[in-house]
Amino acid sequence: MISLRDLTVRYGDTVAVDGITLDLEPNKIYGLLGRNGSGKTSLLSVLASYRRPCAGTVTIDGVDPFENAALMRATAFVRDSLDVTDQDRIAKVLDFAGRLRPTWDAGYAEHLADVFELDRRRRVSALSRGQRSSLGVVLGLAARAPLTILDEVYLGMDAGARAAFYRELLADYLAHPRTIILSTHLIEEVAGLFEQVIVIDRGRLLLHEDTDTFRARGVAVTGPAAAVEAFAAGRTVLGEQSLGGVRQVTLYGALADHEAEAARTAGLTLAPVGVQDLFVHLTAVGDTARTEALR
Ligand SMILES: Nc1ncnc2c1ncn2[C@@H]1O[C@H](COP(=O)(O)OP(=O)(O)OP(=O)(O)O)[C@@H](O)[C@H]1O
Repeated sequence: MISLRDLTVRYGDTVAVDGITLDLEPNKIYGLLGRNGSGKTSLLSVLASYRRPCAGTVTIDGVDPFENAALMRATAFVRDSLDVTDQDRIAKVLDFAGRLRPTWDAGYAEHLADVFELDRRRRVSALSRGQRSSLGVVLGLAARAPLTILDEVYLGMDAGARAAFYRELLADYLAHPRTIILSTHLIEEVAGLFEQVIVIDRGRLLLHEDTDTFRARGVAVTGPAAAVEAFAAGRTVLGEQSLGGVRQVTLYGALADHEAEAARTAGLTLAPVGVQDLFVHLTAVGDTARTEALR
């Protein structure tokens, strides 16, 4: 179990992580969602022992991971900068990763390098943006680390490479369950992988729950304008749009069975809201009042 208690990260006057308390059960895939600058990388850096919190604690199975060699070896943190030597060839980078990590699977690393068509003779400095990201995915997945943190690893990867990444991640996770935290802005693409969703906003925890529970927070109601408005009255409306006489509102809050039945009887259509749409609504740009109300 990973436990964060009142975790705070500051850079001078900037509060990047603002007193987050969170428990992560082992062997699940977590989606960490937050708008730009919301504190995701800062939070993940502390989790991976790359940075000490300014206040609060992190423990992994009751132990502080900071400068704990065994726990650090058991954590793979892949981020934009990759933390490899640019002049090294891919073969050397993979070899080095294997020496560092007891759980490294060299055969799987070779398989992944083939999947992403990485030429082991190329130097890291010669890789394109997408190829660098693919190398990050190889390092992150072949590490088979009990705690695997992938912080926006897809940057520059084309749609085919990203699809291969999601496929490989899911297959390897099913064969070798471990705790995986994915931070991403391509939410809808990856949402199918998340078992739990963590949303942070301006450094604070907005919510942490099962993805199914999260999805049930929103419902899109479509139908004749008057009927939709009558149904939406008194509920929290996250968004609305109209086309001719047809109106659609996105409502916040799960509907009870009898409410859903009443909506259908009134000629309304109910549809789930995508994780990304819900996230966008919940963390609406410039709408501090809304996110505060949801805390
Ligand atoms: N090294 C640093 N020095 C000063 N401020 C920093 C530093 N790193 C991050 N910040 C600030 O801390 C806040 C959180 O940044 P962080 O990178 O953790 O957010 P993020 O959610 O990962 O953002 P993004 O989605 O844009 O990558 C931002 O206001 C950012 O400007």
